[in-house]
Amino acid sequence: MSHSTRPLETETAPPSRARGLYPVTPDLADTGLLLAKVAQVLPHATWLQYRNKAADPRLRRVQIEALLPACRMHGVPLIVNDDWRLALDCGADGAHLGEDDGDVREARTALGAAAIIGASCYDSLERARRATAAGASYVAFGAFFPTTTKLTTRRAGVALLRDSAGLGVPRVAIGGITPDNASSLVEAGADLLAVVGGVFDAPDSAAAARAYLACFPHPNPPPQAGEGASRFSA
Ligand SMILES: Cc1ncc(COP(=O)(O)OP(=O)(O)O)c(N)n1
Ligand SMILES: Cc1nc(C(=O)O)sc1CCOP(=O)(O)O
Ligand SMILES: [Mg+2]
Repeated sequence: MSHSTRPLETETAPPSRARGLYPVTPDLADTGLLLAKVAQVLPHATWLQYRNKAADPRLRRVQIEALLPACRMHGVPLIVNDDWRLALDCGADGAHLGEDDGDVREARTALGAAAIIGASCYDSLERARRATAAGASYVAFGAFFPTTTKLTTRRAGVALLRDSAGLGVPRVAIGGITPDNASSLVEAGADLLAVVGGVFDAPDSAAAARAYLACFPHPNPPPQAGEGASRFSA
């Protein structure tokens, strides 16, 4: 049986205090394979984003409905990329919106106060301020490093993470993040690391997920009396 290695405070914490690993799914047509890969990382994930840029609307719905029970079992919120209406229809926990994906305020009104709504802010602190004011639960900056997962045109730097400390919502870093370069982002203030390839292309996705979590200082408190040490070990 696998044990959660998530930073403990995220297991019950509201989105405003979330931190840890935020895996983002790869473009897989095979729903069984997607589920098998996701199952490896859920014990280590704070949130999961369903992102499949190659799927049609029908397959997206099928895949979200397949992922939801697994996410529920692990207590991991499922956030749908691009489409807050699909998230609402499927009963997912939130939506991630980029610059072409609609209005954060409208999504908040439709999904309600408890939904996790993320906004892509690329390299822009001003965009992050506007998204937060419109009701975003978190903001995402990127791409921090070169990536082959997506054609990116903007590059974020660690100064943006430092400068955005006062926003009052978690800051997600994305783009080419590996266990080797992640520490610099966490040290600069990234609360969550959003990762596609570094997790899902790894030969052992669970081990890769643990390697990301090791970049967070004090990821878990020491074991309490009567609790197995393995629950807390990365
Ligand atoms: C956590 C997170 N950050 C950024 C993105 C990118 O969103 P967007 O710019 O809309 O690009 P696509 O992912 O839709 O290609 C994201 N999905 N998740
Ligand atoms: C989906 C996405 N958005 C980005 C942004 O900069 O907004 S970079 C990116 C791809 C992230 O994949 P990987 O972890 O494999 O680099
Ligand atoms: Mg998008």
